[in-house]
Amino acid sequence: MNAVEGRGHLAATAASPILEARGLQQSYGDKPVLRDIGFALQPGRVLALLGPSGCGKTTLLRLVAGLLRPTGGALLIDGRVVAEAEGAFVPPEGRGLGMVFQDYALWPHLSVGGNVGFPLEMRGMARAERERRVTAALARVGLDGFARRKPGELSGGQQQRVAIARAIVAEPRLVLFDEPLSNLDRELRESLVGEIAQLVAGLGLSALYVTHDQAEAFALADSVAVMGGGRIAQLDAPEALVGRPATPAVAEFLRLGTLATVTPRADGWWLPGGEAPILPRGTGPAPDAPQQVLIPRRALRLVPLGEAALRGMVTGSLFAGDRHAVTVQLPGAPPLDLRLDSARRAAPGETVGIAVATEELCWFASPP
Ligand SMILES: Nc1ncnc2c1ncn2[C@@H]1O[C@H](COP(=O)(O)OP(=O)(O)OP(=O)(O)O)[C@@H](O)[C@H]1O
Repeated sequence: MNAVEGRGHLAATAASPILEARGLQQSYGDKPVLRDIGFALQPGRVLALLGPSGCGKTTLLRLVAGLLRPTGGALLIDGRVVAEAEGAFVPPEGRGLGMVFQDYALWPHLSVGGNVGFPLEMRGMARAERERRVTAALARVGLDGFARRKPGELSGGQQQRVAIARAIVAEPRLVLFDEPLSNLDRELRESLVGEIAQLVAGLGLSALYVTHDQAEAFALADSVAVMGGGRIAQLDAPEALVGRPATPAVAEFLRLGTLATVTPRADGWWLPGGEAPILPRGTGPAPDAPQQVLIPRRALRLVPLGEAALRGMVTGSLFAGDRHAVTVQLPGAPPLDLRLDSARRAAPGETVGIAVATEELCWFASPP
């Protein structure tokens, strides 16, 4: 099992996990969607589930929420088994969770205050205490004075803030976020992601955050589970995912650079049909068989031809605000596109030299 460890924290303490999945499986009919999912989320940490559409992230979140019963394995919240294939099953309202959905899921006929106070009303909390908590929760999300408005009078970003206030009003120990920002435009997403991070840290919440947006996951989460094919391909801190992707599939999904299959020869590693070694001798593992290697963008830089380890032709140069994202094609069969960042614009068709920081390369043990 992977232990979820926090960025900037010491390794997980002896505290029992707030959420734990043990060998969790889910099939729809005879179609397996989640296979052998295991993780443990420590209190006060944020775990993001990141993966392409259809990889099973929402299904996993629904299992945690209690909207589905697993077909195998077990789920524990705060040390208590809340779901197994046969046996325990605690319904959603018994799990003490807050939830934030992509579509806000606000009741249009209720006021903002009525929406936020709803979970407290369900618990039979007295009106005065309810109002005090609703006011505090709205203040937390920057919506003081909005209690009497109707959701339809608010912008998308404000509606999502209302949904967040509703998720935290009952002071849950674990909050589930299901792609909460995907209906908002980029600028708003960027500001809300920072606000959610502050809120979660300020309240000491634990959170499970589903997204297909890498930047969101990296900005918010202590640990990120990259999912693929119904499994967790890698669970790590964002920096570790970028620095040491576990598989070529993870590197590819995170768009960390160029994956190449290289073959060892006496003078170095060669691309199929290459004109010269792509990497010098002595780089990488003992050269006895073809290997897959990730050449991250950060490992490459444009240099004068005389100093270059590689040379190729510029096929694209896009200005990205603070840098040019340059694509250079190396000759080979098939040719290989290298992507790198450059301070200067490169002209398509230009022959350029590239230096490689070989210590930044990631070699994969698995055969290509
Ligand atoms: N109720 C269902 N019945 C049958 N198959 C389902 C059901 N719900 C989801 N699936 C299938 O399970 C797989 C995983 O779906 P899930 O929604 O969990 O993926 P996801 O990673 O959240 O994708 P997205 O980002 O598009 O929401 C998909 O192939 C989907 O078609």
